[in-house]
Amino acid sequence: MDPLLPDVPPPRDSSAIPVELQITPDDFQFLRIQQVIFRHASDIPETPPAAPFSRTELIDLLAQRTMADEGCFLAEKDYDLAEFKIREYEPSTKLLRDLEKQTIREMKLMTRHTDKYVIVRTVTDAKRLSCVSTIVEDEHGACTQLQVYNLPLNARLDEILPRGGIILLREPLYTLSTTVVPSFRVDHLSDMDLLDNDMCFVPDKWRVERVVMTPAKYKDLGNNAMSEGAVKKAIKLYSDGLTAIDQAGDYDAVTRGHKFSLLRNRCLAYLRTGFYERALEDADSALVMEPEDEKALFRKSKALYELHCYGRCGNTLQTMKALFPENKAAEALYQAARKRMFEELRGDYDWGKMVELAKEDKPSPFYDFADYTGPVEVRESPISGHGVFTLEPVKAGELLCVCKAVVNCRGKENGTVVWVDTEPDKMIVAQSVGAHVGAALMEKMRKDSKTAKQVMKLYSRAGHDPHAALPEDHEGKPILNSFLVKDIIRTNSFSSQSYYDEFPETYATNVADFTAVVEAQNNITKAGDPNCGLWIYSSYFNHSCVPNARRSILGDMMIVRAIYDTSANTEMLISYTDIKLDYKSRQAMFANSWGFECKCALCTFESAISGRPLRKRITLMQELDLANTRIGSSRPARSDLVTMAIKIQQLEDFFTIPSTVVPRHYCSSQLFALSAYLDRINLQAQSTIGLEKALDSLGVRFTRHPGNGIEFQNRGYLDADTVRILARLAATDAVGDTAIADAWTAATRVAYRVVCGEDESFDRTMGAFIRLSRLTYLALLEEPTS
Ligand SMILES: C[S@@+](CC[C@H](N)C(=O)[O-])C[C@H]1O[C@@H](n2cnc3c(N)ncnc32)[C@H](O)[C@@H]1O
Repeated sequence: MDPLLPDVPPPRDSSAIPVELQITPDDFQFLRIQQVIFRHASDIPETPPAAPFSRTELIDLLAQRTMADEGCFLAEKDYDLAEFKIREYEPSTKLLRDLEKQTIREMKLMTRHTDKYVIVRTVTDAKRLSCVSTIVEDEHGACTQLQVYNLPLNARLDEILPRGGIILLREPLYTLSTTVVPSFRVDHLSDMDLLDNDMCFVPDKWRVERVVMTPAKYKDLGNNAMSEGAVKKAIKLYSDGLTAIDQAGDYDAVTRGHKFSLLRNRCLAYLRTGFYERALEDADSALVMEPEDEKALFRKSKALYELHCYGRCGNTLQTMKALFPENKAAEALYQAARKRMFEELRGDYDWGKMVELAKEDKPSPFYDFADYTGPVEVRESPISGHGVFTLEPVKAGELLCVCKAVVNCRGKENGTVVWVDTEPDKMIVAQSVGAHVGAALMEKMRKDSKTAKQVMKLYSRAGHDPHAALPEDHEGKPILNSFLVKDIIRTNSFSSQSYYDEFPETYATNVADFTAVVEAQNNITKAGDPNCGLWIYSSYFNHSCVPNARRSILGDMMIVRAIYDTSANTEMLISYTDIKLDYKSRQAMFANSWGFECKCALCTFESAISGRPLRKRITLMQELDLANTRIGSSRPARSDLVTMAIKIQQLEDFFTIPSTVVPRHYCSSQLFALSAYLDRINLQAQSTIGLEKALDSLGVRFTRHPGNGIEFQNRGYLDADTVRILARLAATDAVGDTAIADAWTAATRVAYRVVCGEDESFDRTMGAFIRLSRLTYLALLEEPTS
């Protein structure tokens, strides 16, 4: 997960990578207990302690427990979640009839009770700390704790674990909690069911008589529940009504009418809870009975829209518009579906709107945009597993894909997590963002089987079979292995900010000294918590430190564009990390977080430099960094600049590969700085040469045609540095030759599009900055030199 301390703003688009923590001696003691619990199971008695906690003690312990007790305060920082690595286990997939009933007294500690089930009743309200805990009893009065992991933050605990609720636990894991209380531990939510208290296998002493009601009564009670916002309860009542009708067999016209209403109303309830596939099924069943019903048609369209089936949604709405031309909601949804189809088919987005939403840091539902896949497809990759390949030649800046996040947790929903891996001889304690992404994703997957299947096809370090069929529970919901889903997230998630201002200097009013402007941007605090999310299509891109594609984030949307003009059948590679990090740091990150060694052209080149040449290279870089610090905002001496130029050239000489193949980012940034210093001492012609050389280091090759613009033989590597260099040339090069200035501006726009994901904002940001810089530059040229 993310390499960020919680109080450090994240670099844009950094993938989620954990950072190891320095823990205090107290923390260490706490973690030793976990080590005993999770790894040295043989040290723990097999049965609960001789004097197990009484019901009152269990209730008191839970009431008093804090987040810190559960490990959420480590290394003097508070976390939203503590995850202790435990031995992974599979979710139960067996039928209940194949399992044997057991009681709490029969439970063995540190044991998964395969082929068994228990039925318990909660005796307290559920409490959420690092996980959700409650105290339960069995029919014989024995008490213990129940801990449920991976419940999403928005879960209604009073509906999932209500006080007095009867719970069935399949193949339960009985273990010690992090606070050393004997507990049932549920990691896979399908291992736990809340039972109706009139079900046949509820213990006699808890079972109540089934109350048989009329379909009309079920419907009325369901409608009441809906109006009180108890949607889950409403779904249950509508479903019971439908079951009662089906069990009664033949029905008359009145009952038929009730069946229709129950289906149509349950469809609405499913829409409200995000079970869109089920909503669609109910709408379709209702429409078989009444093909021209206005509400059923609209609900079907809504379900199709939410399932991103925009074509079918549009068709249903066309039928509806013909039947009910006055229905304004249908017209609005039809127009929205049309827009989504254009986005899906042509990549035709309202980028301005996307930028505005992202700047306002709107939550997920506001990003109502479709996915787009450009001239690329997923194929087997010679690098690793699958990758994304071009189907035809693509141009630099061309859109490869736009993906909406499956989940994208923001702020508190995202949260920081401390990961503790208490292996016997090592203790890894790491922190990152994305505490609740796993739970949010699993909730989405349980509701939407298409998403569940797409996620399970992604790569995991566990090496699961992506083609294996996903098992389903008795309600048809997918059975998810929470450990595997979290592994998939760790390998494929990205962290970002909703909006990240790449070029804050464009808001500067004084653009005379361009190094000062560039430096000013470093002082602008990038506000906002990092987000952490999962995007399906983007997850198929493999990594390179010399990427030919780049991702950007606008709110919930991930945009990937080509960096270079690229031929057909080329694998498009993005960078998983900051490619300006040194070789060793990059490789350590790849090894720890993704489990691979990068063998791209840059890594191959850098891995070959060692010994004296490596030391010389590092010394040169350190000397150049020092020179920059010394010059700062002062007027540099010419001799200093000559020395700088020589050192940059010496660094360039290390490269045996042309910059068109491996861009020289460090050299380019030094040349950019040098050119600014030359500008500062009024050596404008030399400054322009510096900018040209800075471009050359990024692989840009061009020829000027005075009066006719610029011919680019190679557009080079396009990133934020390229944008800045091109923008400076657009403002200062070939004064009076508008064709050349316009060509530089057009090239800046392409690079800006790659970096920001869009260029609709260009004219009012970087474009305006170029125009202002040009005016300032002309004014400076006209000033008599002192
Ligand atoms: C986000 S997935 C990329 C898609 C993946 N190749 C697939 O088959 O779905 C990340 C994983 O791909 C592999 N990978 C990505 N870039 C790689 C590279 N340059 N060299 C080796 N393996 C790489 C690693 O196993 C990494 O954990």
